[in-house]
Amino acid sequence: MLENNRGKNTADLPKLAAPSSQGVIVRNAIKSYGVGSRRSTVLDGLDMNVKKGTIYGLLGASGCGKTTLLSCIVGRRSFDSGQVMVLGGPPGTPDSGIPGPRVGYMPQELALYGEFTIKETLQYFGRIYKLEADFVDSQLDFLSKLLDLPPDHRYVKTLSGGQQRRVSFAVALFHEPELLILDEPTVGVDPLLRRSIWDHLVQQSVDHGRTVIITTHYIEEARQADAIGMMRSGRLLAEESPENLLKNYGLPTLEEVFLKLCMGDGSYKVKDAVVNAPISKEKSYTTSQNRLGGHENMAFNYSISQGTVYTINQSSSKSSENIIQDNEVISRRSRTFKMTMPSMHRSAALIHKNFMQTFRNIGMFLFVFLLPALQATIFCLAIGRDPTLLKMAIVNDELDPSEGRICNYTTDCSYFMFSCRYLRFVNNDTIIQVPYPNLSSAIEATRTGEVWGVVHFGQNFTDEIIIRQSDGSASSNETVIGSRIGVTMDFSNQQISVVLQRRLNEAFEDFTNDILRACDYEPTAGNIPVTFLDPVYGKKDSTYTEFMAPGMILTIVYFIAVALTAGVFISERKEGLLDRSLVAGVQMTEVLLAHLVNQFTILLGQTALVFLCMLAVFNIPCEGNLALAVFITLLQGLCGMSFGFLVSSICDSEISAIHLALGSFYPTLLLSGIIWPIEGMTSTWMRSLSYSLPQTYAIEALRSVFARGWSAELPDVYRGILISTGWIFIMLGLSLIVVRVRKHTG
Ligand SMILES: Nc1ncnc2c1ncn2[C@@H]1O[C@H](COP(=O)(O)OP(=O)(O)OP(=O)(O)O)[C@@H](O)[C@H]1O
Repeated sequence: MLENNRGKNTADLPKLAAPSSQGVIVRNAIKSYGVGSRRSTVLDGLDMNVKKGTIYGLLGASGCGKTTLLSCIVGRRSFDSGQVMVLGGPPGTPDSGIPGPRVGYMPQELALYGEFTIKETLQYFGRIYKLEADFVDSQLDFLSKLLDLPPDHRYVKTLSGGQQRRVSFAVALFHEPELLILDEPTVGVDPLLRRSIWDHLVQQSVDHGRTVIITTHYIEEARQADAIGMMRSGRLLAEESPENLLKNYGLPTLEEVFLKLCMGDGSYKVKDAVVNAPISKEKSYTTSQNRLGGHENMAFNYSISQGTVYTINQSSSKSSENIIQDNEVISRRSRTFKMTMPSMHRSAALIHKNFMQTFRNIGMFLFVFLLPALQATIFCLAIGRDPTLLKMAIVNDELDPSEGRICNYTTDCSYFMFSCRYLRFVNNDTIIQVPYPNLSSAIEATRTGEVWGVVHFGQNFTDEIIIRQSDGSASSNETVIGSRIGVTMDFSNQQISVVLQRRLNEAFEDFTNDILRACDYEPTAGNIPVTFLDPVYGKKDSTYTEFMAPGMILTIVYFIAVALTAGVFISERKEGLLDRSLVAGVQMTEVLLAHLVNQFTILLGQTALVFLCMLAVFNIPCEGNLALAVFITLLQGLCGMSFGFLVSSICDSEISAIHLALGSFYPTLLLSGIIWPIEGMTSTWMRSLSYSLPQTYAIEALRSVFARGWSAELPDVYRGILISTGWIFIMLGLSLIVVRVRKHTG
């Protein structure tokens, strides 16, 4: 019976087994995967007893839930309900020391980093466990011989499947843990080696009192185990020593015993099968406690940090045994949510590993490192410059066809061939003038895309301009039409037409200034009265490149950071390295911290190159404090990293991470005011949406530093800094929550 003796003194309770003498005990474990109609129960009220210092063989058909059970024992997953005690405490509590160095875990998947050598792999885990380098080296020598490992300079990715599994096995063994949890360690291993592995395990349990839980498909090799749990459909059909199993069933092999148990499951009750009489399904297995030196009515009690004390009495019925109150299950779960301070040595080990990973593939590293500067260069070269060499048809009816349409003009104060004098000021870099004999052929050329438009002068253009000037507001419509420079354009390309309009207007202003100056008038007297004086901030002729530059810098840095981090958890999870590291005692906060340090170091270099490129090479002006601009950019880089972490914690595959990261790219680009001012968004909700994005305020802040030279005391700037910082914490926090929730939902 399990009693909740919360608040009682443990000394008052009978102690039949001290917590430290316990190996692993599982009670009424229930675990399901999926939701709704897809929900399937994998562990169905499973009980398990593993005595300390013994080998426990967990046998069962593929898919019966062995791996699930082991992952709950090592604390990587949680049962939906039920209890587990490992080395005297529930996993995840200081009592059990699990996850941590007390356990050696060999998962079914490789769970090693392919780019590491065998030696580097062991050294990595050595650093995690804070082991002396000499000890790691001596263990490597010993295990290399025991497991017949290839030379330790070989990369894991170049090893055969069997060799990789042996390295994985060595990683589980080398720090000499109290509890070894081995998920099919002998797969792909030849019989001789399999035998020496088993001999080693027996020696570990007999000589050193180590506890081993091992799953295997080679049922007969489990004969060397002290106890065997035969598992089917999420329950143990039998839990007994191999000798007793063979004796009780009167069969020569464990395989046959297992077959018989399976065939009898549901129709025969296992215990009855043993004693040849039917019993109830709930108690359809025998326990091995007697053989393992335990007590038939074994009870164990343990205290948890909050002072709750339980007593479990195994002789009681399962239903009473599992009266562990929901609130206790919840309290245990909440304990695993507890944040602890990152450890220095584990963080250092992870940072070391990340840097090794980063620099191992130097070609790829250089590409990623230089990519932001490359993008910045492409941006500066491709965006924001005025289009050049645009063809415009010129139809000048002022020219005399009989004189070969030669365009002569004067530069003095003479009223002669104004059309030609005007065309002199049309910028040749922007506009290529293509003479056409008449308006209709020029318009046809515009229609067919040969030219962007037509500039037309009437036959009496100069005369009509003079009349218009002298008549002023009394000018006739005929004079107005005759004195105009008629421009018929292809307006289909907004940017090109804006440039053409601007250039043609500027040319007219230059033309009038020129004549007025030649005639000793005030040159600007002919300009329109609206006059733009010296700007408070910025330049009158600032380019679109300069407008976009702050947004581009932040976008480049933000998204390169997203790209760098969006896959980190996924690849670590895929390789299984993350799981293995977590079982070794690494915490998610440490994993996150190590990646942050790693990526942030790279980000520092990338940001420096982007600024160098934009400011020094392409002369984008930065009026404000450069350090402040760099600081805002780095914050956005961190923001991108945090978003990347969130993506990689949410997604299961690289493909879905890419979809999510790419999916966020355009909305961010379009809504954050990078390409177009937010003031151009007419709807209020659109603006609110824009300001709710992580980049919008930061871009405004950087633009203010760049163009206005503002400092961090001004709201536009400090708002950007504060909001970026807030986003970093929100996204990092969410990543940790998602990782932990995923762990609990399996
Ligand atoms: N994350 C998951 N989500 C949904 N179903 C899962 C998940 N992990 C395992 N399962 C399912 O749970 C069942 C038990 O899986 P588990 O890996 O525990 O079996 P196993 O006994 O270790 O099998 P094997 O011997 O083949 O490794 C299987 O049907 C499996 O498909």
